[in-house]
Amino acid sequence: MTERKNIAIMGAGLVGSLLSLYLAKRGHKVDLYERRPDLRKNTLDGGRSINLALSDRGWRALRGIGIEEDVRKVAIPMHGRMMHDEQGNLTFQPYGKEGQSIYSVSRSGLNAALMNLSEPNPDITYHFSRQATDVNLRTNEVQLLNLETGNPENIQPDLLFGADGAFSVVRGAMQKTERFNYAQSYLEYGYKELSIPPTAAGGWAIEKNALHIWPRGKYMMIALPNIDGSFTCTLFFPYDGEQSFAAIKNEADLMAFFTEVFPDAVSLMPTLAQDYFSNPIGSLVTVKCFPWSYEGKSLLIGDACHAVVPFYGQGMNAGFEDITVLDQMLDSFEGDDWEALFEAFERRRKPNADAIADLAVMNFIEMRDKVADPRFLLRKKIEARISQQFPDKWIPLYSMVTFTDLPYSYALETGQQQDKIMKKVMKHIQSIEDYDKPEVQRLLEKQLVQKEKLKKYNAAMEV
Ligand SMILES: Cc1cc2nc3c(=O)[nH]c(=O)nc-3n(C[C@H](O)[C@H](O)[C@H](O)COP(=O)(O)OP(=O)(O)OC[C@H]3O[C@@H](n4cnc5c(N)ncnc54)[C@H](O)[C@@H]3O)c2cc1C
Ligand SMILES: NC(=O)C1=CN([C@@H]2O[C@H](COP(=O)(O)OP(=O)(O)OC[C@H]3O[C@@H](n4cnc5c(N)ncnc54)[C@H](OP(=O)(O)O)[C@@H]3O)[C@@H](O)[C@H]2O)C=CC1
Ligand SMILES: Nc1ccccc1C(=O)C[C@H](N)C(=O)O
Repeated sequence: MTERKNIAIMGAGLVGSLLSLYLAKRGHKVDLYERRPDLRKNTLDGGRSINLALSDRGWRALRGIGIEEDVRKVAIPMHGRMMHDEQGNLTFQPYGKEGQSIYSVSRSGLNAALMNLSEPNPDITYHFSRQATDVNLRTNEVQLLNLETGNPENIQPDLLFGADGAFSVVRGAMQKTERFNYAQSYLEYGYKELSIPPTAAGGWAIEKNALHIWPRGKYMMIALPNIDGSFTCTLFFPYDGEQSFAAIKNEADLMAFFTEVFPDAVSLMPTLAQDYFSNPIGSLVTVKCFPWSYEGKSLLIGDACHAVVPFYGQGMNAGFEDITVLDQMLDSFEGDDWEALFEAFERRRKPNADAIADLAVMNFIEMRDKVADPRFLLRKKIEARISQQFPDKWIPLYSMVTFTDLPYSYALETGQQQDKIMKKVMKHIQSIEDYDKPEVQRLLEKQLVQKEKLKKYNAAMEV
């Protein structure tokens, strides 16, 4: 057991709130400082990012503090993608094998559940309406603004965790230190949240157990189900251009556009104009930085050190996995060398954070464009057959990311090798039946042997 520390976490979002439970479990005293008021007392969601897709990495972290079962009760399984074309025709693509799903959960519901878990714990204290405004990394002093009184406050914890999201103030302080690498990159797209209400009977107006996609090449809309029967839709759309946020100036423009490109959705969206003109446009940014810690006194975690665009549905899952990994490292941590611990943590996580950032950008093109292509869907079916036939040699990229805890960097690299094989295989495929052709089987066996050899070679080089 290491010495009990006074720990401050900036940001009581999903990652900060979960982290507090893990740290308190190890006997530390934890104070969380959150810019927003207590969301449990506020029924408004702020109109942004209302639900999230939770998958295996996230579930694992929730299991670690015993909240998995409670969350499952309010999580809606989405077994696959449901594509809507411009005529309203539907195509379904499963995410994985039978029984593998991603889960739609309410962001505020999950955040509140994590907060409630700490209620009986005397070692965890939430301080709401406290905005971190500046951090002195050398002394670990944090300046806060009490947004209720308008007064400044000061704290000086033993350890400081920056879980303050994509626009982190703690990271901002690190950016001013020497040799700190930082890169941010915005997409030319923004997002706007819209909604499909429950039916009059209180049910779901479209298939409940799917993630709906209206792929339109350069842009798309998606919808995730909520437990009250509604769907939260998100339009991912260019800021500028012929079809863009800038081009939709009034209700007539909006209705004409939606009726033309999302005809089956528009009839289910009675509050479309109101939602569209009152909800903000969110920006989409990737943040990469290094290091994530400063002199063993402060550490960034979650979006604060690796904000990714949302297209893989992995941002929160990756942040939760940070906690699982840190907790594993704390298992064998003795003494007081937090600097060594933080450095080992950031070295281990950084390649994986970079990989999921890149995978997320790639998945945008898949979702908005490729899923509308019958050949792409055929390729997915063929890949599922390969994985079925060679389960120990082939896990599809999407499954590695979503349904395993294999490192994201391994998934990305293996996915690239598999992509090359698939391109060769698909030259012989016109229909799913072609999978059994002898030349396809021969090609696959040859390619899989080569892939195994490459894997062994790479493993040997790493030793
Ligand atoms: C549209 C959209 C859809 C998404 N969908 C998914 C999904 O399906 N699955 C998934 O896994 N991920 C998804 N994500 C990503 C996910 O939202 C983030 O990865 C996740 O919220 C990160 O958690 P966090 O706790 O690190 O940061 P946040 O959730 O941003 O929490 C940071 C907290 O810090 C507080 N804060 C900020 N600045 C300060 C300050 N100066 N002082 C004090 N407090 C501060 C904020 O108020 C906030 O409560 C999505 C993101 C977006 C934008
Ligand atoms: N990777 C990505 O593309 C994105 C990731 N996210 C993640 O999801 C979390 C929750 O989302 P949400 O509830 O919508 O968070 P918010 O939109 O409320 O953003 C949280 C904070 O970030 C500030 N902010 C928002 N956009 C920008 C910007 N473009 N440049 C600088 N500061 C900005 C907001 O400032 P103000 O109060 O002035 O608006 C606010 O202080 C975010 O905190 C973030 O971690 C969110 C959006 C995009
Ligand atoms: N939650 C999201 C939010 C925004 C955009 C995509 C998602 C997804 O989850 C996509 C899903 N993983 C998919 O590949 O179909």
